[in-house]
Amino acid sequence: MSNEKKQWDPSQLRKYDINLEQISRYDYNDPRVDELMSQNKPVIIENSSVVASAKKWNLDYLEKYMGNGDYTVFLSRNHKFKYYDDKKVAKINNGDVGKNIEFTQPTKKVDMKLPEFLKRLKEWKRGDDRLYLQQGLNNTVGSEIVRDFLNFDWNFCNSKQAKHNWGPLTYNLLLIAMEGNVTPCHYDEQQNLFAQIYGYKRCILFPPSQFECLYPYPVYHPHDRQSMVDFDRPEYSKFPKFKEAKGYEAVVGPGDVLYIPIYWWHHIESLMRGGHTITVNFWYKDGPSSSISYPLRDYQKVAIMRNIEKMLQDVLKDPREVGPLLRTMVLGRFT
Ligand SMILES: CCC[C@@H](CC(=O)O)C(=O)C(=O)O
Ligand SMILES: [Zn+2]
Repeated sequence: MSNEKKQWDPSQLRKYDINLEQISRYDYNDPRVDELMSQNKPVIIENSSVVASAKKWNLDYLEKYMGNGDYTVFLSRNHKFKYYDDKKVAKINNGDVGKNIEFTQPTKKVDMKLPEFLKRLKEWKRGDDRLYLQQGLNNTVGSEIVRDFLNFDWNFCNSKQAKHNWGPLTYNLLLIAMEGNVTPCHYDEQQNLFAQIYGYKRCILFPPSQFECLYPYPVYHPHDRQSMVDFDRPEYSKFPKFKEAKGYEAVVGPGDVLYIPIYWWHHIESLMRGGHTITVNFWYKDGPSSSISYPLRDYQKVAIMRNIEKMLQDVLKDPREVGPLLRTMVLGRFT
């Protein structure tokens, strides 16, 4: 660490028993950034101006200029904010996926005006629901925020999108988290430039090839794409290969941009005792693959497994029949 004051302390990181190595950090114009991105590998891009115009985004500024829109806020009884797909919850509730399949939502999704969110954040005390604002940036925000948004370094983002053959930008999500909040390990089917604006977040990533160590929920499940392993209390009897997981980690701070490649697993936590954090992410669809080359890449195999699961779920209807059919198909036959 250079002689500048260290901004965080390892005691602020949650303790996990996972084999981790550091994610590389390079200056935004270092050619190694594109080298890693072209191999679908994560990298921290330093000193870019991607969100430089948002450096002034503190809570007072946001309260003043974010407008009067309703924002999506998740409430959790603990530090985890595990994502669930509302559409898949509905399918379970109207019996589309077999009989008596239970699902309890781990968090509550509410609409909140920003002043109310900020008030609850400031007045939070132990025992209260934790809060996490996760809102797509849209035209309900005030003109100052629009101006700051337009002043993001879009040339940089567009150049990465073009150079690495990404599809269109789908979302910029504004994330305002309480200290200690955790988004548990999951993967997304989009490329992601994860731009940290305020505070520090610890990111733990695993390549798509570690699919068998991270035990994702079945595709029909509302927690599709999320790992079934609770990093705080891993059940090694149920998930023995989690012991073999080998990940990459980094702590991102203001101005850092972490490239999270499509299909890469990531667990993200706002440092404990580090105050609130503010992030804007840039999600891009993947681009059309010009030509298929063999052997297939690890993330392509994940996409194939997802399609097989979806097809089997559609024809078998009851998810409890998918496992036995796959076991019959494989055991003893494909060694
Ligand atoms: C809604 C999830 C946001 C983020 C996780 C986090 O910063 O807590 C993430 O997973 C992503 O950007 O893909
Ligand atoms: Zn994600």
